[in-house]
Amino acid sequence: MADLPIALTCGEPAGIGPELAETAWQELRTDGPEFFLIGDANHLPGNVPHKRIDDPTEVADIFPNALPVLHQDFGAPRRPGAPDPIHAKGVINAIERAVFLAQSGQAAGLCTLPIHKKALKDGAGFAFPGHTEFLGHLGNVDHVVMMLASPLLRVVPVTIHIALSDVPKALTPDLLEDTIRITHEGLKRDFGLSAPRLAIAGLNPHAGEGGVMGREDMDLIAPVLEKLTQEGLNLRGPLPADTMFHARARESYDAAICMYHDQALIPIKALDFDRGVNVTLGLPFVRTSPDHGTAFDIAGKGLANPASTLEALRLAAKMGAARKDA
Ligand SMILES: NC(=O)c1ccc[n+]([C@@H]2O[C@H](COP(=O)([O-])OP(=O)(O)OC[C@H]3O[C@@H](n4cnc5c(N)ncnc54)[C@H](O)[C@@H]3O)[C@@H](O)[C@H]2O)c1
Ligand SMILES: N[C@H](C(=O)O)[C@H](O)COP(=O)(O)O
Repeated sequence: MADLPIALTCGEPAGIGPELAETAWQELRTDGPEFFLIGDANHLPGNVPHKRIDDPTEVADIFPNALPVLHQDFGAPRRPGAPDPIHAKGVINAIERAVFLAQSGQAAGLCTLPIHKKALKDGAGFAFPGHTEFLGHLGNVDHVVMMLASPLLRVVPVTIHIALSDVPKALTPDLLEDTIRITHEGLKRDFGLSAPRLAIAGLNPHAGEGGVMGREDMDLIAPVLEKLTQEGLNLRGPLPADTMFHARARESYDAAICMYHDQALIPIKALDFDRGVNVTLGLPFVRTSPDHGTAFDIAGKGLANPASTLEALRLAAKMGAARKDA
């Protein structure tokens, strides 16, 4: 059976999503992976041929010649750089439809173009801080894990979209343990690593330096690592975060588990912004995304680099194929 196409959700219409859908199709039309956009063809800049579809089964015939579009209504035109809360329901609905298509075996998985969380909250009372948490809800999963992956580095934030001041109290042994287990399983299942090596960052400067600069490293992180190491997981830490991302250090692990959003995302976006892919681990379906946001400052100007979106589509196809064969 031929591989199923990937559902690409349009994300925030005022951002660079629509133009990325077009450039991604131009790049992939001959060699794939095949995908279809869930969005409004009227929001496309109009530089490439596109064709409306009713069903993902039509994608294979259309893809070499036109970008297939499964229509999503947004109720208003797009103004690049100016998010409109009126689009919020359409943005959310596109994600819900992609999940349905992946879960019902009509799509290999989903690749999501960036959303603007505030517009979704203002326009539709969106109660989730990002795709990751929303997809966990749609997939009926209590705990999902955000991983950003590039050929140079993989990182996982244990706490995700919360204020920095809330991190210490959100960081619990259970959360850390679950995150490590889900990451370990995800690297085996989706990245083909039979015995993943994980490096775990401390929370505090110098990983607390023996309690002189904070105690979470020794009181909370170390005991969890000890327990999981005894079970046979290959873990190292808590490590001082400032010295675990240089080139030689990165050779010693397959993924870095970090305690908060920016501890994880700054190193990967600094090292490899163009090739980073955001993957959600622990879901019953495949989800990837480019690592960047809506880039309102360049939306509609033809400046958006499609590399991360291309990597995200390729990784979704690879993960979908691996899960099909498992
Ligand atoms: N997956 C997602 O849905 C996702 C991911 C990250 C950020 N966001 C959202 O995006 C919005 C803007 O976030 P931000 O400004 O922090 O980050 P951003 O990634 O949108 O932009 C940061 C800088 O990088 C540039 N840039 C981003 N993508 C680019 C590309 N493909 N090609 C060329 N230049 C690119 C932008 O022009 C900007 O100068 C926020 O609402 C944020 O929540 C969404
Ligand atoms: N935290 C992500 C980043 O900064 O790249 C981003 O906000 C995307 O998160 P979701 O995939 O949960 O929307």
